[in-house]
Amino acid sequence: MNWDDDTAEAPGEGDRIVAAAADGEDSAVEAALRPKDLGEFVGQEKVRQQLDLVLKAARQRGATADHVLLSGAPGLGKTTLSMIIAAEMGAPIRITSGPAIQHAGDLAAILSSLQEGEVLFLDEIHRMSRPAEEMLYMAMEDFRVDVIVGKGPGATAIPLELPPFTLVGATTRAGLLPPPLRDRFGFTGHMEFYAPEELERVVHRSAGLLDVDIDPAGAAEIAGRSRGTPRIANRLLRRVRDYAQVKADGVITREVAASALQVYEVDARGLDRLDRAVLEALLKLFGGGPVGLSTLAVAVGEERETVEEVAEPFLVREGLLARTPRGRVATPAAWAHLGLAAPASQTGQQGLFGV
Ligand SMILES: Nc1ncnc2c1ncn2[C@@H]1O[C@H](COP(=O)(O)OP(=O)(O)OP(=O)(O)O)[C@@H](O)[C@H]1O
Repeated sequence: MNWDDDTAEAPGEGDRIVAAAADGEDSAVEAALRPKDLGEFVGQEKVRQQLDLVLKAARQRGATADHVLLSGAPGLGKTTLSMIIAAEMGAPIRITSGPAIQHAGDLAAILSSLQEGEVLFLDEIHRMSRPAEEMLYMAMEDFRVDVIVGKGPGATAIPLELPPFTLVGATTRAGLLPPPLRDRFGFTGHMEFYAPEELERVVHRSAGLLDVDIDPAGAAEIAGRSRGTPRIANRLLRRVRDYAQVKADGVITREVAASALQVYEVDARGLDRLDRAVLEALLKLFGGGPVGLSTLAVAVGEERETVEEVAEPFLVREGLLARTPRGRVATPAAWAHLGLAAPASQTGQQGLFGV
């Protein structure tokens, strides 16, 4: 399991400063940092333009917007975008999640209390129970549900009309959804990881809202270490702000940001202590691999799952580690990142990368 298979937190993920999932502190601060309209929403040009058209067209027709499916890794702005959809449509929003809806009755209760035009945000939609999912098909298509009353042969279905509403579903991977559910969305937007320049804009914007003094080089330094994810950029900014306040004169420059993030063990590329431990073991103990996952996990003193689900996805995405049929292999970029010279035998393993 990794972020794109499921969103349940992996062991060891929760306390990391570079975790993409929200922690308690994030939840409290995020409300203040969320962009309120599409104009303020940084990056994701394609999704933003397409969504802008969908919403404008619905508004011109005086209709409720089509159902929207948003897919992408945690922390890229799916919840934020759902709130923007509601704001742009001038509609209220109700927020719930797949794991919270275990029975069809839970969903019926929510659907039957929606107002006309309301936006229903269903996070982690792929984790809803099967009966609830089937009820949702009919609700999305016909704005109707059948509420089953009673059990066994005496059970009867009572049809219930619903007001038109817009469902915004969020998932870490659209491919996890059954096709009948996927097909009922009028618009699907895939959220990409953010480019460093985009994250710089996110950092500048958040610094303004938090009343933090930051120069462009300081923002670039934080952005470069944020793993393509606005939630991480905002979290690193808060930690750097603390450091700037206590150790410097409160202004975030490149030097202040770099020193602060060194304290938190986040390196220039966004790797943390665990990521680096995995890479160092792979390079220094096993000559760059190939080495089996279990052996690598023992070498770094972590659970197999922690290495596989917490450290590896980002290392693979960054092109530092490859998963091959023979085991884990370091890429030439991994040697370069740790400032080590790749042994001659490594050059012969080039063909393994990307297998
Ligand atoms: N495009 C953006 N521009 C500015 N800030 C953003 C953007 N996207 C996300 N953020 C900020 O990042 C934080 C996380 O965003 P959000 O909660 O919407 O992510 P998410 O994809 O719903 O994550 P999860 O899947 O974990 O719920 C928020 O504080 C939000 O302000």
